[in-house]
Amino acid sequence: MSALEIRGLEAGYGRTSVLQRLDLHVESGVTAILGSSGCGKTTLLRAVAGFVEPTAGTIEVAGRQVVGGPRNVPARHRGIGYVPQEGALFPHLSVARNVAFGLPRARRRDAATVVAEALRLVELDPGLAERYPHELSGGQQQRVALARALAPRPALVLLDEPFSSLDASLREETGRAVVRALRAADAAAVLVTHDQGEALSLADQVAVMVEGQFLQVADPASVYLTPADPRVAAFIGHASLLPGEVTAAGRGRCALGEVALRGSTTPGPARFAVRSEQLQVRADDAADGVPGEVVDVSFFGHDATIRVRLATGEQVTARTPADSVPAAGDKVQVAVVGDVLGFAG
Ligand SMILES: Nc1ncnc2c1ncn2[C@@H]1O[C@H](COP(=O)(O)OP(=O)(O)OP(=O)(O)O)[C@@H](O)[C@H]1O
Repeated sequence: MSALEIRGLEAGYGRTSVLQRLDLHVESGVTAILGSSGCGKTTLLRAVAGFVEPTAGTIEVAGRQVVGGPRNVPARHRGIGYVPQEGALFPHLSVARNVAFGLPRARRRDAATVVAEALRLVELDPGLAERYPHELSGGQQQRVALARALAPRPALVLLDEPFSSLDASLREETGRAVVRALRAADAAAVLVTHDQGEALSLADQVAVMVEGQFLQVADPASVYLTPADPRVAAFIGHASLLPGEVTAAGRGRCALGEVALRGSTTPGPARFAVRSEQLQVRADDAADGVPGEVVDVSFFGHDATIRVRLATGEQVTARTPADSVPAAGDKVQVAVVGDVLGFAG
């Protein structure tokens, strides 16, 4: 029995349609919904949770139809845990009372045991149970929010950008702890994020959403290595998309010169996706590649991304080690390392 089955789901607000006939199958584990701001990720979670009424389609949670039957099942009876953005703990309740909040009446008698078990699952010190949310760090608050969602033992947990307010290192650590807790609780999860690193590192399945539709639903390695659509490549791999032409099997030509190809090899017009780490930028005139001019540089410490305008006017983004970063306005040579992904059309 799958944890979540969505078929032909449509939903929106008034006359604005947001979700466009979505299908999604979540057998178990963590599925990340990855997409840019406004594409419909939160609307999808809200439709599954029961806070947005879909206009078409069906939703089954743990084998039970909750949308599309004679009557939609109300949110509180769907058996779903929900972790909203920034946790949304009740500020006037202690950690223990926050965690026990959603328990059905019958289980409230052993609330202390349930709270202790939920805190153990999310790897929080039981000593924190009597604290109030403002006495916790951001990462601890997120774990309490997950403990609250897990306490009624849902088959499915929905997490809406749960780590967005945390700083980078805490984000990674909290993300891993949350996934461990979900696995220990044997709960499937749908995690909404716009951060591809988070999606690729935490999820078993990644669903890439653009304008209310899934362009690809697959395991993280497939989404990264064999994107089904140029927009998936651009979004996931920070790839630059360039128009070009397939000249022969495995060979193509574009603003970066002659390139070796993977993917579409039918001669004719094509689009090429070149990942930022595939581009080498050198300030040396005699270096291999095509000429360009540096537009801007973002320095990240371990490396930097460099936007370069090529002689043809097209722009590409390269990632370069921190010790060889040119400056905006520098004339450079840009070369491609390895195969470029080709898409027909
Ligand atoms: N209550 C609402 N009424 C009308 N339109 C809405 C409402 N909520 C969201 N929208 C619109 O629906 C679209 C999808 O919004 P949604 O919040 O699902 O996107 P998202 O992918 O979760 O974005 P973000 O990453 O910024 O949270 C957007 O165009 C948004 O403006």
